Amino acid sequence: MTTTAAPALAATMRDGYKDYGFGDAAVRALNGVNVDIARSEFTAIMGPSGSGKSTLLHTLAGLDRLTAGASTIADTTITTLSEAQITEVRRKYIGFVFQSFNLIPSLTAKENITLPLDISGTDVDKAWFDEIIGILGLGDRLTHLPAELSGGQQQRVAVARALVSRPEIIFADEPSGNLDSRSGAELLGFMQRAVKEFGQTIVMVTHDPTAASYADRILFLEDGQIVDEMREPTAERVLDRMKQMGH
Ligand SMILES: Nc1ncnc2c1ncn2[C@@H]1O[C@H](COP(=O)(O)OP(=O)(O)OP(=O)(O)O)[C@@H](O)[C@H]1O
Repeated sequence: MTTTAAPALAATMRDGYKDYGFGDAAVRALNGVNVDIARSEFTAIMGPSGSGKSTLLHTLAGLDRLTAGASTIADTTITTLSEAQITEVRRKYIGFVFQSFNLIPSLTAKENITLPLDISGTDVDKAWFDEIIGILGLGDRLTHLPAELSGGQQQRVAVARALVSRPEIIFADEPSGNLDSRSGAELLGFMQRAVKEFGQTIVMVTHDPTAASYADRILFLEDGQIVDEMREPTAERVLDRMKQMGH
């Protein structure tokens, strides 16, 4: 029997540049970014408003194209692929959690969670589904529509949907941004467990030093460049570092 070695790096970027607009209106949102995202790590991306955090997340995830440079997901260079091929890579390897939940209003919580698998015609791993639902405390909410759930519950459904297919990497943009502090802490605690206990890889953009302190590693962006990183962060150290950046 042959086994395929898992890639050591879930995602990479080499000399990434991203320009928006032309002429006088041109903005360089990424200015020569090199980054390696190790598997089974929780990485947070921080930096002042406009520093390029969302652009970095979107270009790493293949939602937006680099102007120059290259990026990979699970050893696949996505920069040279067609839109259709990038869509396929996203479907196969990536889970997304956005601030706005992006749940389908007419589907129940359970249907929302299994939607990506249903679309790709993949069977749901019942044991894994039950484990996620148990840990996220959604067992008695599965038949509810999103409108019948609290914000925190809706966001947990969005996280369950991202986890259910065991994607190579999950990209999260301010996942706790719309939640009260208790629901946010629960959600971040769960994301941390998914990394530590299940080996999930997560990359998260956040403004919040407390949210970032759940990560294993923080990348600090300033003016489209990675200017620093921190391991085993605490909220206090992150806050101090952000203050040095003028925020
Ligand atoms: N679609 C776009 N068209 C033009 N300029 C853009 C576009 N998207 C982002 N920018 C610009 O690129 C720069 C980086 O934006 P980006 O959204 O990545 O920053 P950010 O760090 O995520 O900001 P915030 O924390 O405020 O969300 C900013 O100057 C922004 O105005």
